[in-house]
Amino acid sequence: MTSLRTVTVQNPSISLSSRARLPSAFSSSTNLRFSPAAAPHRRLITVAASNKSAVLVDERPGEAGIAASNKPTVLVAEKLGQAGIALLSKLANVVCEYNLSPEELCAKISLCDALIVRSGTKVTREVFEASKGRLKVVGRAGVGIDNVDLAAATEFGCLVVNAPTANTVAAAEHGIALLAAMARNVAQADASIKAGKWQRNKYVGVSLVGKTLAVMGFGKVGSEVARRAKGLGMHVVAHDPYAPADRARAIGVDLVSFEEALSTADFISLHMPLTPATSKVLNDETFAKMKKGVRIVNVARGGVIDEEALVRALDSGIVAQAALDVFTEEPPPTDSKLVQHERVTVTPHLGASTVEAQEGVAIEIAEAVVGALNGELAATAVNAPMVPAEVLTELKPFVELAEKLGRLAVQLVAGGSGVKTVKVSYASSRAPDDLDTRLLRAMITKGLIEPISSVFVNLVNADYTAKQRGLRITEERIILDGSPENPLESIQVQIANVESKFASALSDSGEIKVEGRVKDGVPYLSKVGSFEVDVSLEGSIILCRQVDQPGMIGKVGNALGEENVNVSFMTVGRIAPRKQAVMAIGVDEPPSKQALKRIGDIPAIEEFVFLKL
Ligand SMILES: NC(=O)C1=CN([C@@H]2O[C@H](COP(=O)(O)OP(=O)(O)OC[C@H]3O[C@@H](n4cnc5c(N)ncnc54)[C@H](O)[C@@H]3O)[C@@H](O)[C@H]2O)C=CC1
Ligand SMILES: O=C(O)C(=O)COP(=O)(O)O
Repeated sequence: MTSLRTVTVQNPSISLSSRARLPSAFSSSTNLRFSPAAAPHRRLITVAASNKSAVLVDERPGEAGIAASNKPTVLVAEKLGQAGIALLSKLANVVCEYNLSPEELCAKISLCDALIVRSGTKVTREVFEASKGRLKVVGRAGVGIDNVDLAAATEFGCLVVNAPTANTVAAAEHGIALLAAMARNVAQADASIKAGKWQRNKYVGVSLVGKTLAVMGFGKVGSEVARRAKGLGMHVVAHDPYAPADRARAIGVDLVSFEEALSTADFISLHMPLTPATSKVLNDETFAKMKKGVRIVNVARGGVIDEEALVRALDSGIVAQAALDVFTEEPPPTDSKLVQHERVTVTPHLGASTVEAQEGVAIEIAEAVVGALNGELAATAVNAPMVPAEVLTELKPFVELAEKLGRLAVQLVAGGSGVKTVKVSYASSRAPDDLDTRLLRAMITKGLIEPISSVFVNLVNADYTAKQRGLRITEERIILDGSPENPLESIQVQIANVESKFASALSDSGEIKVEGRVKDGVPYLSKVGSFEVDVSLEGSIILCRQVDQPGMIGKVGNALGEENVNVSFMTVGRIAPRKQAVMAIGVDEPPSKQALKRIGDIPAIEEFVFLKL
């Protein structure tokens, strides 16, 4: 006997901008694909029947430089290493066009399935709008994604991937290069000697050994900078609200508060991303808390410093020197006081610009973009929940079931609209934290929304789209005793506060209720309202409520047969013999109005509904 326990999860929230990383075991072998749906050039994450890649079909007319072909088109808008171009070319029509104006980019983007940029291209909301839904993936060939409008990408269901690892060392080495060059006035002395001078007294520097370096942002680059600075004999502290203490301990770095970092540092090196929280984090107020004569290195983003405040801090002597690779506006204005300042050393955003890093980044981003175009969930996705490959493989049939249950449930709503409150119950023997339902929820959302609207829904935009439409989906876990081998026994979708066009789909408490399970890898409908059924979820379904009596199957079968509708299966679920029953009939093609009328005319049929899967 199966015993039931219930755990309710209200308002599940996942951050679509979560940057959680997949375990390295994430492989590209998943069968979850972007497949055609709302429009031929559109792909949704769904389950492909085979492993064949779901390549994109460009059915639009060509434009100069972007030829129409049946390969996906990838626009490479900034210089990318040759190895990356070669990888992309195996799958796609690759168009390299650099230095496009925002208008030119918008003009071309509706012909592109993917766009690859570095930090020099702003991928704005206008770009996503101009793509008219065709752009499915933006690849950022580097780490910082502050030049991509992630909210707009998510709204448009466009996946954003980056290349987070290949330029780490290059950026760290550049940070160390700037640190040493600044301390010893290398750039200024070089310019002076080239101007015919020999100023040995003017360019006396300061030593690094024994000085305190505060690393702000102890992520990949920050920790590599810290490691190298330790090697130079510096005392290194780090500030990072999210960094694990054991990582810092392993390198011999003290994690300290923001205030402590500012007040103790002789040198400050910035390595946090540019976000609303880090924007202008160094400003008049924070400069005032620093040790007089502090030296600052910025290889992160110009926007984390209030540049006007930095000029004031340099002039007042709080900041002795600064070395900057990045600027709020790139390139900075030629008359920028900061750039022209005698005690400021500058480079034109060269942190990632080594031969090695650029080859690595090109391969990393090309692999991510090719994977995304093939419909795989990218390991470096920035705006989609991460689901490891092994979980995807296991959930695959349930993903299909989830979408179909959503589709069935919404088609049972009278008028189709007004769906606001949906409860999903997952019955499983697994522990609650051993079942990742985000993908299932996204697919139920897709099933609920797509049949009644023109929007398309995928894993990227499912939660956003539900929220926009005021659709509240709560999830409930029903924990079964038994073997946790199968991830799920059943999924139940209930829609509350609506009328149904098929009254038998209502549960005793008045919600539309459908339940399904997976048998031999195939999704089945197992319950409608209070009626048990057993219907493979393929093709389309007619549900009829009838008075249980001999001959009904024959009558309905005849009506359909005479209208040339091929029946794939029929099952009957009944409350008791000769009482009410629900017959589920699978049909290969949609029946004509005439065929449906003939079913309705059978006297014992009390109600019926045709549902497309
Ligand atoms: N100049 C260049 O060419 C390059 C610049 N970068 C910049 O460096 C940044 C860091 O790159 P990675 O280390 O690879 O990224 P990462 O994601 O590994 O590390 C960023 C770290 O900053 C921390 N952080 C977030 N908010 C913070 C805050 N308010 N205060 C302190 N720390 C905070 C995070 O917890 C994380 O540990 C990138 O976002 C990018 O903007 C990266 C590569 C090259
Ligand atoms: O990876 C990053 O965040 C960088 O800043 C590197 O930028 P880039 O690709 O060299 O324009």
